[in-house]
Amino acid sequence: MVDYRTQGQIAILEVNNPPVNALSIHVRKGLDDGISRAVRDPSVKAVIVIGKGRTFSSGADIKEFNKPQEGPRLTMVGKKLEESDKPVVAAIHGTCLGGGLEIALFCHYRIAVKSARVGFPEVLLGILPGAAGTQRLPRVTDVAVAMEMISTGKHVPAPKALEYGILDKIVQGDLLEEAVKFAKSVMGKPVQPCRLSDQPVKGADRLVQVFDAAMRQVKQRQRGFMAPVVCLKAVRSAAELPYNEGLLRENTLFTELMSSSQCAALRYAFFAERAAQRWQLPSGASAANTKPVPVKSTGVIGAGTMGQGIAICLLRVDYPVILVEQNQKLLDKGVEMIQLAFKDAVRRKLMTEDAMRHCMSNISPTVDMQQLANVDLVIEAVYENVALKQDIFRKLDVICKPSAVLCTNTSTISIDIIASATKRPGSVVGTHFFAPAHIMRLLENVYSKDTSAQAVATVMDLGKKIGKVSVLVKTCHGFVANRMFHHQGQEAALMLEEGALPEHIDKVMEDFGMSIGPMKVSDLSGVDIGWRIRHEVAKMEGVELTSQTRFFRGERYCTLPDKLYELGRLGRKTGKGWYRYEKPGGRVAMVDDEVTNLIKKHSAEMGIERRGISTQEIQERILYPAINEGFRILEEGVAAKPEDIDVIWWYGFSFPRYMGGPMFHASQVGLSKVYERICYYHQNFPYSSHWVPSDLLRKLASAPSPVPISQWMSYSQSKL
Ligand SMILES: CC/C=C\C/C=C/C(=O)SCCNC(=O)CCNC(=O)[C@H](O)C(C)(C)COP(=O)(O)OP(=O)(O)OC[C@H]1O[C@@H](n2cnc3c(N)ncnc32)[C@H](O)[C@@H]1OP(=O)(O)O
Repeated sequence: MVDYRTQGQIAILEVNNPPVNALSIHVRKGLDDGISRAVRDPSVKAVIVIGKGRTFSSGADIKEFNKPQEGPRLTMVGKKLEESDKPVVAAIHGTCLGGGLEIALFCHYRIAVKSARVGFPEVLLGILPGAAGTQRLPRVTDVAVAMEMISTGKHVPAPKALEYGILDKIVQGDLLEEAVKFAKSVMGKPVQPCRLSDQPVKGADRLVQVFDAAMRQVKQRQRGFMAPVVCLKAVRSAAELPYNEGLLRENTLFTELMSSSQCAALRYAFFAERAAQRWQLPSGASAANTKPVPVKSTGVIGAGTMGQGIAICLLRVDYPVILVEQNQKLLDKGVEMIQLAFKDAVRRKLMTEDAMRHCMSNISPTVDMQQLANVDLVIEAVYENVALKQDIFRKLDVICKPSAVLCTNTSTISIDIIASATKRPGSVVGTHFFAPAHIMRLLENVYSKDTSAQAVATVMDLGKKIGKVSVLVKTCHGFVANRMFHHQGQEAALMLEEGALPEHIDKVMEDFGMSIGPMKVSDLSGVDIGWRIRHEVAKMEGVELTSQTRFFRGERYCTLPDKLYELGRLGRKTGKGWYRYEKPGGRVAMVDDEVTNLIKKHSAEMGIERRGISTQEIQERILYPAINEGFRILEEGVAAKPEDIDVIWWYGFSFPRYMGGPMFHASQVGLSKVYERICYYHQNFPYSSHWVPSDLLRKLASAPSPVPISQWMSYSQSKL
């Protein structure tokens, strides 16, 4: 785990714990033994700590977090490194994160290659750098920088870290050779000035202003999230207390965070996100055994909002894009909007002018679909209409080369239906982007009964390349995201006609932790989207939805969203939806009397006596139908595991990661309690099928003892 060797008068401690040199018990032990041996050996005059493989160290081993601490603690190992009278040099490449950076800060010197990154991402796991990081970072760099780094978890590139004083030197060429040269240059020099524990905190005279400003920012940007607040308090204590007392304070705060439910949720999230990448099809084909089709050229059909966003995603990572629209006017508009989005990115310094020009030169706009003949992958992004999409896929089947992967950005229509328009259903796959497509991180990839493993591998790989978090699901109407979200929308509308107002529902859900409430989400995505989907489904079933409709498909139906649509209140884009906005496309949601009156009038017309709806009821009626649907989705194999559903909710709907996602939240509340409340609502609202409790939920809720979320699927199979 730590290889010890000497090169002349230098001892080299090489951490060797693939894949990312996590500081597991054997690594801590190896470092502890290594430094003792180097100190004891009179022939050794300097020590180098370096990482083998792709990285210096990714920090403490997160898998050990739930277990009792064994072996030497990181702070004890660090103390030994610092107390050595022989200079200790950390030689950094790859990432130097968390406990890894703490080890480096215990060393007397830090050198790195230019591509290295350092950081304290602990906050993203709901904890703080608890091996003296909060006490030592503000002793090597300004306290404001330390507060920013520790409370955001951002990685800092080596050149910036050099500027901050975290690194002593950036080296070129072979890292070990450079480290040896560096160690020789400091050999024999006193190490005392390099022991951070003896240094004062930098910028301590500005502590109060810096702390107040950082705290304001954290509370505004990360509402409800404990760890950043506690991180700031810990760094503050570095400036207020002597080093050893600061360490004790850090330890107290660390222990508090480590035992919190937010930390448990974030640890779960860390592994869930990685597990989602390990996709597997029922055939057994998987990420591990399937190669993607090489993609060099792409096509996007539809230059509307979604098509523009998708094209931007592809252009940003250097894919040439053939952008197809049905007429020149729409095409020109689409290209203009793409250009505007890039200009905005330049203005916000997210890209250079040159990069923008390069991206724009990679678009080939056309109204001729035949131009797609040679693309490797095409994404259809026209509006949600079965006949239109089938028509496009029929044409693609004729036009595209046999190896092309044919993707559809449908958000609800079953991929089986779209693929059936082609003679190559194996090449057809869903790539469901979330609006705005160039900003939202989620890519819900959807396989049909015929989709080939290679097509799946290709879109999962594409997701990674364009910087998305991809989750693979099986086709059905609405897939995972919209199928679950749909019930929230339905239940929210029903609560509106019973007595709630949009701002009440949003406030409750925002207080719960959602970054924006469901009514604001509806305004953001567009009131017309839901309208189109509902009416498309009704049309397919030969039903006409009118303002008098009270039941649809045997279910209680609320016409309020349709009434909003008919008023042209389509959401943010029209400056009016469930709220009023300062302008079309505006962001500031204001309560609108017109909506309040519309809702009250609607209740009266329906003969419903409005009542006060409690916070608990709003929360449960928004969350539990989605959770119940999540269990059905698992039952049907639409999602392979609960973790996949939760990943979809963080990245698709900004569900607070520190609450773990709806399925994790259910596991925390207790499945028997969730089940009991769903049964209660089912009794009270018998005409809403989303309250019919899922079988899987019932089974898990009646288990003799709570089944951990990681075992839900195996437990349910064992009970079949
Ligand atoms: C007792 C505590 C005392 C002191 C406080 C110190 C606390 C800490 O140090 S907490 C840990 C802080 N570090 C992190 O949060 C870093 C987490 N890792 C990452 O951000 C990334 O993994 C990476 C940037 C280091 C590499 O990214 P990438 O190249 O994309 O690889 P993966 O993310 O897929 O990771 C590969 C593989 O390694 C596992 N892994 C990564 N980091 C850790 C870790 N710190 N502990 C345990 N395992 C880790 C990751 O799960 C992947 O494994 P699988 O392929 O099996 O999923």
